[in-house]
Amino acid sequence: MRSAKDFFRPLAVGAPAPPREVPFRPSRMIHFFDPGNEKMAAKVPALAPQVDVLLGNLEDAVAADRKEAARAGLVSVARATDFGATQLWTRVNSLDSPWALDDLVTLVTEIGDKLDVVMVPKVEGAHDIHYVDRLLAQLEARAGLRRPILVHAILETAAGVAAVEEIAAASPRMQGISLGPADLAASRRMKTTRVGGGHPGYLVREDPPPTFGGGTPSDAPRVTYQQDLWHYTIARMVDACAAHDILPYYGPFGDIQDVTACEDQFRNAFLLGCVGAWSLHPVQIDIAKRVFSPAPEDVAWARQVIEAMGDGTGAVMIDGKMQDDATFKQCQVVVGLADALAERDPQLAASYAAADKVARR
Ligand SMILES: CC(=O)SCCNC(=O)CCNC(=O)[C@H](O)C(C)(C)COP(=O)(O)OP(=O)(O)OC[C@H]1O[C@@H](n2cnc3c(N)ncnc32)[C@H](O)[C@@H]1OP(=O)(O)O
Ligand SMILES: O=CC(=O)O
Ligand SMILES: [Mg+2]
Repeated sequence: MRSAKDFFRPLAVGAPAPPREVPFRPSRMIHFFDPGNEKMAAKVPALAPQVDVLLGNLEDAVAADRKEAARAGLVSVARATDFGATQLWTRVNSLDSPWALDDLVTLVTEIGDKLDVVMVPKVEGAHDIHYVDRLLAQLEARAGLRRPILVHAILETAAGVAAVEEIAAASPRMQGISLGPADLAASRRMKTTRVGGGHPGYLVREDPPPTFGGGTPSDAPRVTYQQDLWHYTIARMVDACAAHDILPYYGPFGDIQDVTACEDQFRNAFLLGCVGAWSLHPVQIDIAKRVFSPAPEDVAWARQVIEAMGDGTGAVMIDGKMQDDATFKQCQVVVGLADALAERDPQLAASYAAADKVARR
Protein backbone atom coordinates (compact mmCIF):
# COMPACT_ATOMS: atom_id res chain seq x y z
CA MET A 1 0.00 0.00 0.00
CA ARG A 2 1.28 3.49 -0.83
CA SER A 3 1.71 5.76 2.14
CA ALA A 4 -0.13 9.07 2.22
CA LYS A 5 3.24 10.85 1.89
CA ASP A 6 4.00 8.97 -1.32
CA PHE A 7 0.83 10.16 -2.90
CA PHE A 8 2.30 13.47 -4.04
CA ARG A 9 5.70 12.14 -5.05
CA PRO A 10 6.33 11.57 -8.78
CA LEU A 11 5.91 7.93 -9.84
CA ALA A 12 9.05 8.09 -12.01
CA VAL A 13 12.39 9.80 -11.47
CA GLY A 14 12.35 13.11 -13.31
CA ALA A 15 8.58 13.27 -13.77
CA PRO A 16 6.80 16.49 -12.74
CA ALA A 17 5.28 16.55 -9.25
CA PRO A 18 1.65 15.39 -9.19
CA PRO A 19 -0.92 18.18 -8.88
CA ARG A 20 -2.25 19.09 -5.40
CA GLU A 21 -5.58 20.28 -6.74
CA VAL A 22 -7.53 20.33 -9.99
CA PRO A 23 -7.02 23.82 -11.43
CA PHE A 24 -10.35 25.42 -12.35
CA ARG A 25 -10.64 25.83 -16.10
CA PRO A 26 -13.99 26.16 -17.86
CA SER A 27 -15.05 22.79 -19.29
CA ARG A 28 -18.74 23.26 -20.02
CA MET A 29 -18.38 21.23 -23.18
CA ILE A 30 -15.80 18.60 -24.07
CA HIS A 31 -16.03 18.75 -27.85
CA PHE A 32 -15.25 15.45 -29.56
CA PHE A 33 -13.64 15.29 -32.98
CA ASP A 34 -12.16 12.46 -35.01
CA PRO A 35 -8.58 13.53 -35.77
CA GLY A 36 -8.35 11.00 -38.60
CA ASN A 37 -11.29 12.61 -40.40
CA GLU A 38 -9.57 15.31 -42.45
CA LYS A 39 -12.69 17.39 -42.88
CA MET A 40 -13.38 17.42 -39.15
CA ALA A 41 -9.75 17.99 -38.19
CA ALA A 42 -9.59 20.97 -40.55
CA LYS A 43 -12.30 22.64 -38.46
CA VAL A 44 -10.28 22.46 -35.23
CA PRO A 45 -8.51 25.87 -35.44
CA ALA A 46 -11.85 27.61 -36.00
CA LEU A 47 -13.56 25.57 -33.27
CA ALA A 48 -10.88 26.19 -30.65
CA PRO A 49 -12.03 29.69 -29.62
CA GLN A 50 -15.67 28.55 -29.44
CA VAL A 51 -15.27 25.65 -26.99
CA ASP A 52 -13.78 25.10 -23.55
CA VAL A 53 -12.24 21.70 -24.34
CA LEU A 54 -11.33 20.03 -27.64
CA LEU A 55 -10.95 16.27 -27.43
CA GLY A 56 -9.25 14.20 -30.09
CA ASN A 57 -11.12 10.90 -29.91
CA LEU A 58 -9.22 7.71 -30.65
CA GLU A 59 -11.66 5.17 -29.13
CA ASP A 60 -15.22 4.17 -30.03
CA ALA A 61 -16.60 5.86 -33.19
CA VAL A 62 -13.15 5.47 -34.79
CA ALA A 63 -13.13 2.29 -36.88
CA ALA A 64 -10.50 -0.35 -36.09
CA ASP A 65 -8.70 0.21 -39.38
CA ARG A 66 -8.56 3.99 -38.75
CA LYS A 67 -6.95 3.89 -35.27
CA GLU A 68 -3.40 4.66 -36.46
CA ALA A 69 -4.64 7.40 -38.78
CA ALA A 70 -6.58 9.02 -35.92
CA ARG A 71 -3.54 8.91 -33.62
CA ALA A 72 -1.28 10.42 -36.30
CA GLY A 73 -3.95 12.99 -37.13
CA LEU A 74 -4.09 14.12 -33.50
CA VAL A 75 -0.32 14.57 -33.39
CA SER A 76 -0.35 16.77 -36.49
CA VAL A 77 -3.42 18.82 -35.52
CA ALA A 78 -1.99 19.43 -32.03
CA ARG A 79 1.36 20.54 -33.40
CA ALA A 80 -0.20 22.84 -35.98
CA THR A 81 -2.82 24.52 -33.79
CA ASP A 82 -2.58 27.33 -31.27
CA PHE A 83 -5.33 26.37 -28.80
CA GLY A 84 -5.11 29.61 -26.80
CA ALA A 85 -6.97 29.18 -23.49
CA THR A 86 -8.85 26.13 -24.80
CA GLN A 87 -7.80 22.80 -23.32
CA LEU A 88 -6.68 19.88 -25.49
CA TRP A 89 -7.76 16.44 -24.28
CA THR A 90 -7.65 13.03 -25.85
CA ARG A 91 -9.70 9.88 -25.34
CA VAL A 92 -7.31 6.95 -25.75
CA ASN A 93 -8.45 3.43 -26.55
CA SER A 94 -9.53 1.22 -23.67
CA LEU A 95 -6.81 -0.47 -21.64
CA ASP A 96 -7.85 -3.94 -22.85
CA SER A 97 -7.36 -2.97 -26.51
CA PRO A 98 -4.23 -3.45 -28.64
CA TRP A 99 -4.00 0.33 -29.23
CA ALA A 100 -3.99 1.89 -25.74
CA LEU A 101 -0.26 1.51 -25.08
CA ASP A 102 0.77 3.04 -28.41
CA ASP A 103 -1.78 5.83 -27.92
CA LEU A 104 -0.20 6.84 -24.61
CA VAL A 105 3.42 6.40 -25.70
CA THR A 106 2.96 8.33 -28.95
CA LEU A 107 0.83 11.15 -27.60
CA VAL A 108 2.85 11.90 -24.47
CA THR A 109 6.11 11.68 -26.40
CA GLU A 110 5.02 13.74 -29.40
CA ILE A 111 2.53 16.27 -28.01
CA GLY A 112 2.71 15.84 -24.21
CA ASP A 113 3.44 19.55 -23.79
CA LYS A 114 0.09 20.39 -25.42
CA LEU A 115 -2.09 17.74 -23.79
CA ASP A 116 -4.00 18.75 -20.69
CA VAL A 117 -6.01 15.62 -19.92
CA VAL A 118 -6.10 11.97 -20.99
CA MET A 119 -9.61 10.47 -20.87
CA VAL A 120 -9.52 6.76 -20.07
CA PRO A 121 -12.54 4.72 -21.17
CA LYS A 122 -14.13 1.71 -19.47
CA VAL A 123 -12.34 2.20 -16.16
CA GLU A 124 -13.27 -0.66 -13.84
CA GLY A 125 -11.38 0.19 -10.68
CA ALA A 126 -8.44 2.02 -9.10
CA HIS A 127 -6.04 -0.51 -10.68
CA ASP A 128 -6.76 0.94 -14.16
CA ILE A 129 -5.92 4.45 -12.96
CA HIS A 130 -2.75 3.22 -11.21
CA TYR A 131 -1.56 1.66 -14.47
CA VAL A 132 -2.08 4.89 -16.42
CA ASP A 133 -0.63 6.97 -13.57
CA ARG A 134 2.71 5.13 -13.54
CA LEU A 135 2.96 4.96 -17.30
CA LEU A 136 2.28 8.68 -17.66
CA ALA A 137 4.99 9.45 -15.09
CA GLN A 138 7.54 7.34 -17.00
CA LEU A 139 6.63 8.94 -20.30
CA GLU A 140 6.59 12.48 -18.86
CA ALA A 141 10.06 11.92 -17.39
CA ARG A 142 11.38 10.60 -20.69
CA ALA A 143 9.84 13.50 -22.64
CA GLY A 144 11.13 16.08 -20.13
CA LEU A 145 7.66 17.45 -19.45
CA ARG A 146 7.37 20.10 -16.71
CA ARG A 147 3.61 19.85 -16.13
CA PRO A 148 1.74 16.65 -15.19
CA ILE A 149 -0.96 15.43 -17.58
CA LEU A 150 -4.26 14.89 -15.77
CA VAL A 151 -6.50 11.83 -16.01
CA HIS A 152 -10.26 11.65 -16.58
CA ALA A 153 -12.18 8.38 -16.24
CA ILE A 154 -15.34 7.36 -18.06
CA LEU A 155 -17.90 5.67 -15.83
CA GLU A 156 -19.35 3.17 -18.25
CA THR A 157 -19.11 -0.32 -16.77
CA ALA A 158 -21.09 -1.89 -13.96
CA ALA A 159 -17.80 -2.66 -12.18
CA GLY A 160 -16.73 0.97 -12.56
CA VAL A 161 -19.95 2.24 -10.99
CA ALA A 162 -19.50 -0.18 -8.07
CA ALA A 163 -15.95 1.22 -7.58
CA VAL A 164 -16.59 4.87 -8.40
CA GLU A 165 -15.35 6.22 -5.05
CA GLU A 166 -12.03 4.37 -5.28
CA ILE A 167 -11.61 5.50 -8.91
CA ALA A 168 -12.16 9.14 -7.90
CA ALA A 169 -9.53 8.75 -5.16
CA ALA A 170 -7.02 6.68 -7.13
CA SER A 171 -4.47 9.37 -8.03
CA PRO A 172 -3.73 13.05 -7.53
CA ARG A 173 -3.87 13.22 -11.34
CA MET A 174 -7.61 12.52 -11.31
CA GLN A 175 -9.29 15.53 -12.94
CA GLY A 176 -12.83 14.19 -13.23
CA ILE A 177 -15.27 11.52 -14.31
CA SER A 178 -17.84 11.42 -17.14
CA LEU A 179 -20.93 9.26 -17.30
CA GLY A 180 -20.83 7.01 -20.40
CA PRO A 181 -24.48 5.99 -20.74
CA ALA A 182 -24.07 3.98 -23.97
CA ASP A 183 -21.45 1.50 -22.79
CA LEU A 184 -22.91 1.48 -19.30
CA ALA A 185 -26.28 0.41 -20.71
CA ALA A 186 -24.58 -2.48 -22.52
CA SER A 187 -22.49 -3.46 -19.49
CA ARG A 188 -25.56 -3.46 -17.23
CA ARG A 189 -27.59 -5.38 -19.82
CA MET A 190 -30.16 -2.62 -19.97
CA LYS A 191 -32.66 -3.11 -22.81
CA THR A 192 -32.10 0.23 -24.52
CA THR A 193 -30.49 0.97 -27.89
CA ARG A 194 -29.61 4.65 -27.41
CA VAL A 195 -26.72 6.95 -26.48
CA GLY A 196 -28.00 8.69 -23.35
CA GLY A 197 -31.36 10.30 -22.78
CA GLY A 198 -34.54 8.68 -21.53
CA HIS A 199 -36.82 5.92 -22.76
CA PRO A 200 -40.60 6.13 -23.15
CA GLY A 201 -41.01 2.68 -21.60
CA TYR A 202 -39.31 3.68 -18.33
CA LEU A 203 -42.20 5.36 -16.58
CA VAL A 204 -44.58 5.47 -13.67
CA ARG A 205 -48.36 5.56 -14.11
CA GLU A 206 -50.85 7.26 -11.85
CA ASP A 207 -53.18 5.00 -9.88
CA PRO A 208 -56.63 4.22 -11.30
CA PRO A 209 -59.44 6.21 -9.68
CA PRO A 210 -60.68 4.44 -6.53
CA THR A 211 -63.73 2.16 -6.96
CA PHE A 212 -65.65 2.63 -3.74
CA GLY A 213 -67.92 -0.26 -2.79
CA GLY A 214 -66.59 -2.68 -5.44
CA GLY A 215 -67.79 -0.75 -8.55
CA THR A 216 -66.41 -1.44 -12.05
CA PRO A 217 -62.83 -0.18 -12.46
CA SER A 218 -62.72 2.91 -14.64
CA ASP A 219 -60.99 2.67 -18.02
CA ALA A 220 -60.29 6.41 -18.02
CA PRO A 221 -56.78 7.17 -19.31
CA ARG A 222 -54.13 7.41 -16.59
CA VAL A 223 -51.31 9.90 -16.80
CA THR A 224 -47.79 8.47 -17.13
CA TYR A 225 -44.52 10.21 -16.35
CA GLN A 226 -41.29 9.23 -18.07
CA GLN A 227 -38.52 8.63 -15.54
CA ASP A 228 -34.81 9.42 -15.64
CA LEU A 229 -32.71 6.33 -16.37
CA TRP A 230 -29.50 8.06 -15.27
CA HIS A 231 -30.43 9.76 -12.04
CA TYR A 232 -28.90 7.17 -9.72
CA THR A 233 -25.58 6.93 -11.55
CA ILE A 234 -25.13 10.66 -12.05
CA ALA A 235 -25.91 11.36 -8.40
CA ARG A 236 -23.50 8.66 -7.26
CA MET A 237 -20.77 9.96 -9.57
CA VAL A 238 -21.31 13.55 -8.40
CA ASP A 239 -20.96 12.48 -4.75
CA ALA A 240 -17.77 10.52 -5.46
CA CYS A 241 -16.28 13.47 -7.36
CA ALA A 242 -17.27 16.08 -4.79
CA ALA A 243 -15.90 13.94 -1.96
CA HIS A 244 -12.52 13.78 -3.72
CA ASP A 245 -12.47 17.32 -5.12
CA ILE A 246 -12.59 16.36 -8.77
CA LEU A 247 -15.13 17.29 -11.48
CA PRO A 248 -18.20 15.35 -12.67
CA TYR A 249 -19.56 15.49 -16.24
CA TYR A 250 -22.49 14.11 -18.16
CA GLY A 251 -21.20 12.32 -21.30
CA PRO A 252 -22.76 11.95 -24.77
CA PHE A 253 -26.28 12.58 -26.04
CA GLY A 254 -26.59 10.68 -29.31
CA ASP A 255 -29.82 12.05 -30.79
CA ILE A 256 -28.16 15.02 -32.44
CA GLN A 257 -31.40 16.32 -33.95
CA ASP A 258 -33.30 16.31 -30.64
CA VAL A 259 -31.79 19.49 -29.28
CA THR A 260 -34.61 19.90 -26.75
CA ALA A 261 -34.05 16.55 -25.05
CA CYS A 262 -30.28 17.13 -25.20
CA GLU A 263 -30.74 20.43 -23.36
CA ASP A 264 -32.97 18.72 -20.76
CA GLN A 265 -30.41 15.96 -20.18
CA PHE A 266 -27.58 18.49 -19.85
CA ARG A 267 -29.64 20.68 -17.49
CA ASN A 268 -30.53 17.78 -15.21
CA ALA A 269 -26.82 16.99 -14.97
CA PHE A 270 -25.97 20.66 -14.29
CA LEU A 271 -28.57 20.94 -11.53
CA LEU A 272 -27.30 17.73 -9.94
CA GLY A 273 -23.73 19.08 -9.79
CA CYS A 274 -22.03 18.32 -13.11
CA VAL A 275 -19.77 21.02 -14.61
CA GLY A 276 -20.10 20.04 -18.27
CA ALA A 277 -21.06 17.48 -20.91
CA TRP A 278 -19.69 16.13 -24.18
CA SER A 279 -20.59 17.79 -27.47
CA LEU A 280 -20.53 15.33 -30.35
CA HIS A 281 -21.69 17.73 -33.05
CA PRO A 282 -21.31 21.51 -33.43
CA VAL A 283 -25.03 21.95 -32.71
CA GLN A 284 -24.48 20.75 -29.13
CA ILE A 285 -21.76 23.32 -28.32
CA ASP A 286 -24.06 26.25 -27.63
CA ILE A 287 -26.49 24.05 -25.73
CA ALA A 288 -23.74 23.08 -23.31
CA LYS A 289 -22.45 26.64 -23.05
CA ARG A 290 -25.92 27.91 -22.18
CA VAL A 291 -26.81 25.13 -19.75
CA PHE A 292 -23.54 24.88 -17.83
CA SER A 293 -23.20 28.65 -17.27
CA PRO A 294 -25.37 29.66 -14.29
CA ALA A 295 -28.35 31.73 -15.49
CA PRO A 296 -27.80 35.53 -15.05
CA GLU A 297 -30.96 35.93 -12.94
CA ASP A 298 -29.86 33.06 -10.63
CA VAL A 299 -26.46 34.69 -10.21
CA ALA A 300 -28.04 38.05 -9.42
CA TRP A 301 -30.30 36.39 -6.83
CA ALA A 302 -27.36 34.53 -5.29
CA ARG A 303 -25.41 37.78 -4.95
CA GLN A 304 -28.40 39.34 -3.21
CA VAL A 305 -28.55 36.47 -0.71
CA ILE A 306 -24.80 36.62 -0.04
CA GLU A 307 -24.98 40.36 0.56
CA ALA A 308 -27.98 40.05 2.87
CA MET A 309 -26.37 37.22 4.86
CA GLY A 310 -23.30 39.27 5.89
CA ASP A 311 -20.86 36.83 7.52
CA GLY A 312 -22.94 33.88 6.27
CA THR A 313 -24.49 32.92 9.59
CA GLY A 314 -28.00 33.37 10.95
CA ALA A 315 -31.25 33.63 9.03
CA VAL A 316 -32.89 36.34 6.91
CA MET A 317 -36.07 36.56 4.82
CA ILE A 318 -35.83 37.68 1.20
CA ASP A 319 -39.00 37.84 -0.89
CA GLY A 320 -40.76 35.55 1.58
CA LYS A 321 -38.03 32.87 1.47
CA MET A 322 -35.89 31.91 4.45
CA GLN A 323 -32.14 32.09 3.84
CA ASP A 324 -29.51 30.72 6.21
CA ASP A 325 -25.97 29.35 6.31
CA ALA A 326 -26.84 26.53 3.90
CA THR A 327 -28.45 28.68 1.19
CA PHE A 328 -25.51 31.11 1.64
CA LYS A 329 -23.17 28.22 0.72
CA GLN A 330 -25.30 27.22 -2.28
CA CYS A 331 -25.24 30.82 -3.46
CA GLN A 332 -21.45 30.90 -3.07
CA VAL A 333 -21.21 27.87 -5.38
CA VAL A 334 -23.31 29.64 -8.03
CA VAL A 335 -21.46 32.95 -7.76
CA GLY A 336 -18.05 31.26 -7.61
CA LEU A 337 -18.75 29.37 -10.85
CA ALA A 338 -20.23 32.45 -12.54
CA ASP A 339 -17.21 34.61 -11.64
CA ALA A 340 -14.75 31.97 -12.83
CA LEU A 341 -16.56 31.54 -16.14
CA ALA A 342 -17.04 35.30 -16.61
CA GLU A 343 -13.29 35.82 -16.27
CA ARG A 344 -12.81 33.97 -19.55
CA ASP A 345 -16.11 34.77 -21.28
CA PRO A 346 -16.70 38.53 -21.79
CA GLN A 347 -20.19 37.98 -23.24
CA LEU A 348 -21.23 36.04 -20.15
CA ALA A 349 -19.63 38.68 -17.91
CA ALA A 350 -21.77 41.35 -19.62
CA SER A 351 -24.98 39.36 -19.16
CA TYR A 352 -24.21 38.83 -15.45
CA ALA A 353 -23.53 42.56 -14.99
CA ALA A 354 -26.81 43.46 -16.77
CA ALA A 355 -28.89 41.05 -14.63
CA ASP A 356 -27.24 42.37 -11.48
CA LYS A 357 -28.16 45.93 -12.46
CA VAL A 358 -31.81 44.95 -13.03
CA ALA A 359 -31.97 43.09 -9.68
CA ARG A 360 -30.66 46.15 -7.80
CA ARG A 361 -33.21 48.58 -9.24
C1 LIG B 1 -20.84 6.66 -27.09
C2 LIG B 1 -19.62 7.48 -27.39
O1 LIG B 1 -18.52 7.03 -27.24
S1 LIG B 1 -19.89 9.10 -27.92
C3 LIG B 1 -18.30 9.64 -28.43
C4 LIG B 1 -17.84 9.08 -29.75
N1 LIG B 1 -18.55 9.67 -30.87
C5 LIG B 1 -18.07 10.75 -31.50
O2 LIG B 1 -17.02 11.24 -31.19
C6 LIG B 1 -18.91 11.28 -32.63
C7 LIG B 1 -18.43 12.63 -33.08
N2 LIG B 1 -19.33 13.19 -34.07
C8 LIG B 1 -19.38 12.72 -35.33
O3 LIG B 1 -18.64 11.84 -35.73
C9 LIG B 1 -20.39 13.37 -36.26
O4 LIG B 1 -20.91 14.53 -35.70
C10 LIG B 1 -21.59 12.46 -36.64
C11 LIG B 1 -21.10 11.17 -37.29
C12 LIG B 1 -22.41 12.15 -35.40
C13 LIG B 1 -22.47 13.25 -37.62
O5 LIG B 1 -21.65 13.69 -38.66
P1 LIG B 1 -22.28 14.25 -40.01
O6 LIG B 1 -23.25 13.25 -40.55
O7 LIG B 1 -21.17 14.70 -40.89
O8 LIG B 1 -23.11 15.48 -39.48
P2 LIG B 1 -23.54 16.76 -40.28
O9 LIG B 1 -23.76 16.44 -41.72
O10 LIG B 1 -24.70 17.36 -39.55
O11 LIG B 1 -22.27 17.71 -40.11
C14 LIG B 1 -22.34 19.08 -40.44
C15 LIG B 1 -20.93 19.61 -40.48
O12 LIG B 1 -20.37 19.59 -39.18
C16 LIG B 1 -19.14 18.85 -39.19
N3 LIG B 1 -19.06 18.09 -37.94
C17 LIG B 1 -19.88 17.11 -37.52
N4 LIG B 1 -19.50 16.69 -36.32
C18 LIG B 1 -18.41 17.41 -35.97
C19 LIG B 1 -17.58 17.42 -34.83
N5 LIG B 1 -17.76 16.60 -33.80
N6 LIG B 1 -16.57 18.31 -34.79
C20 LIG B 1 -16.35 19.14 -35.83
N7 LIG B 1 -17.11 19.19 -36.94
C21 LIG B 1 -18.12 18.32 -37.00
C22 LIG B 1 -19.25 17.93 -40.38
O13 LIG B 1 -17.95 17.60 -40.85
C23 LIG B 1 -20.01 18.81 -41.37
O14 LIG B 1 -19.12 19.70 -41.97
P3 LIG B 1 -19.43 20.36 -43.43
O15 LIG B 1 -20.64 21.22 -43.24
O16 LIG B 1 -18.20 21.17 -43.72
O17 LIG B 1 -19.67 19.23 -44.37
O1 LIG C 1 -18.33 6.53 -24.14
C1 LIG C 1 -19.42 6.88 -23.84
C2 LIG C 1 -20.54 6.02 -23.70
O2 LIG C 1 -21.64 6.52 -23.44
O3 LIG C 1 -20.33 4.81 -23.86
MG1 LIG D 1 -18.22 4.38 -24.26
